[in-house]
Amino acid sequence: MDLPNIFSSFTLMASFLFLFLLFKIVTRWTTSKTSNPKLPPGPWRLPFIGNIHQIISSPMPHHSFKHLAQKYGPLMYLKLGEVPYVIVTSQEMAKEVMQTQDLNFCDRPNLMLSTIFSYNKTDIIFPIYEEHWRQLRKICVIELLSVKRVQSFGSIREEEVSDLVKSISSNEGLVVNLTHQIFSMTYGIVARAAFGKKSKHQQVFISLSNEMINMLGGIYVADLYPSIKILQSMSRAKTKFEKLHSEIDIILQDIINDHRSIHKEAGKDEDLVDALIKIQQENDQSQHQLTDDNMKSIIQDMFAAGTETSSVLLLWGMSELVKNPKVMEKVQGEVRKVFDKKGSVDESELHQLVYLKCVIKETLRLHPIVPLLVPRECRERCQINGYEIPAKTRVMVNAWAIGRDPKYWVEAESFKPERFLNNPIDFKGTDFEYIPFGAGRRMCPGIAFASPNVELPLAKLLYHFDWKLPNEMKNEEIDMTETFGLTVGRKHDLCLIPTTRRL
Ligand code: HEM
Repeated sequence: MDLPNIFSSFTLMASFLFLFLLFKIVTRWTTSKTSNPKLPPGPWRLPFIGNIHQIISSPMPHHSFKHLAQKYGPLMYLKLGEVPYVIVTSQEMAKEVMQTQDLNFCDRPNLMLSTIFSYNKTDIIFPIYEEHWRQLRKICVIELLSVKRVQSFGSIREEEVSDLVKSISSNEGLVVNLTHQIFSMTYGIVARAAFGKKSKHQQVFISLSNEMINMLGGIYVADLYPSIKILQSMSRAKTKFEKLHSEIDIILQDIINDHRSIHKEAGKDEDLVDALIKIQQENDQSQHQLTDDNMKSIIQDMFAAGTETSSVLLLWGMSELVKNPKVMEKVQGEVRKVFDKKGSVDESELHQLVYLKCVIKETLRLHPIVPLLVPRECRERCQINGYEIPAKTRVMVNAWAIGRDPKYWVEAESFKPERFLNNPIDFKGTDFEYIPFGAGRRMCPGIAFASPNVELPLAKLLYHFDWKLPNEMKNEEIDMTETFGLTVGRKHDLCLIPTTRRL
């Protein structure tokens, strides 16, 4: 096509788009004048963009939402593009959405990239609440993430964490990039738990998976204007994501085929792919047969939900400990006291590390890795606190703001693990002022899997080494800037200098 042609088709397309948008604005304006439900309070909206301009005033949406909620209250109505949102910012409202009316709020919205990622919403994280999802979630909870299964991966964790310690020891006195080291360890654990022996595709799989996870954390214009279908077809992110997805699909299918061709003794060294193949064979006549696409989507979920979360939590934990040397000293004292007799840290005595568990809980309070939880969608029109919530409204629960609310927490902004000592409050989804794993039917099923992946490496890092910041920096100068994505982690890599204290 020559230049004048391109120009005239572009002008035609732009005029068409303009007229279409004008039509949309006018029809929306008139319908909103006629129907007048009592929506929750919220800031004034601009035509077409709604409240987008107020949200992008900070790079962290959970900060913008907290700021707005201080003015408009714990149940706040926003419009991002053409999509209605309700933002929940109190224990009481969170309980209403995730317990009292959980069934009405347990769908997930239809988003451009998550639909591709989840094999058209047939995984566990992204589908709406229906029978197929219930069956997959049951498999996930009972067969893949049970305490027994997690225990069976004990030797994998021991090996991967010992490799981490060895690698750090060999850099004694030098600056170590803990971000790289910890991410690589967690990926190693999840990859071996999923695929068993090191797969020939492991490194490629990890790098593709990482890229997809980063893209999943983005906000895309097409998701804010779902009625303008052309935005999806024009999206470069979609094209790129489809390519990544098809590459990862080939690798996963190859891994499944490989596993099918090897006959292992029942139960021996069973990894997650073996477990899924077994379930598929046992249920091949059932109405809810597990397809290969289902298996691939479940494995992808384990990577998306299980790697970055644990790594980011460990990194925030180490950052807070460096920033708070008294807490560091106390927790190191506990770990060394428990394991000095043995001379090394293993999983058998982790239950004795009461203070270390409080350190992890406090880290999750200040840094709930998924601060707005995973978005939900309201199935049917309903009422909360006398306000009307229209069907299809997307709901975000600001777990980060609730966890820092001085109404529920003394010295809410300070890192004080002691607050969890002899305190029954827990992250099991019943204390709504503390919900880093969510609550209700869509609550995270991965707590048992995540716990040893965080406790063991943290205990080992604290047992073997003392830590300081490079360049003579003072502890309180540690950079704690966040970056927003699928999870909220440190913006800059955590670089520390280790000194070996126990070999
Ligand atoms: C520190 C670690 C982790 C944190 C903070 C975390 C947090 C969360 C949160 C906040 C949700 C959304 C809950 C809601 O919507 O109410 C979630 C969902 C989920 N998590 Fe985790 N998670 C962690 C580790 C894991 C691990 C290790 C796995 C599996 C290997 C996992 C698997 C899942 C799955 C499958 C879902 C979707 C559940 C559903 O929609 O039904 N998570 N997680």
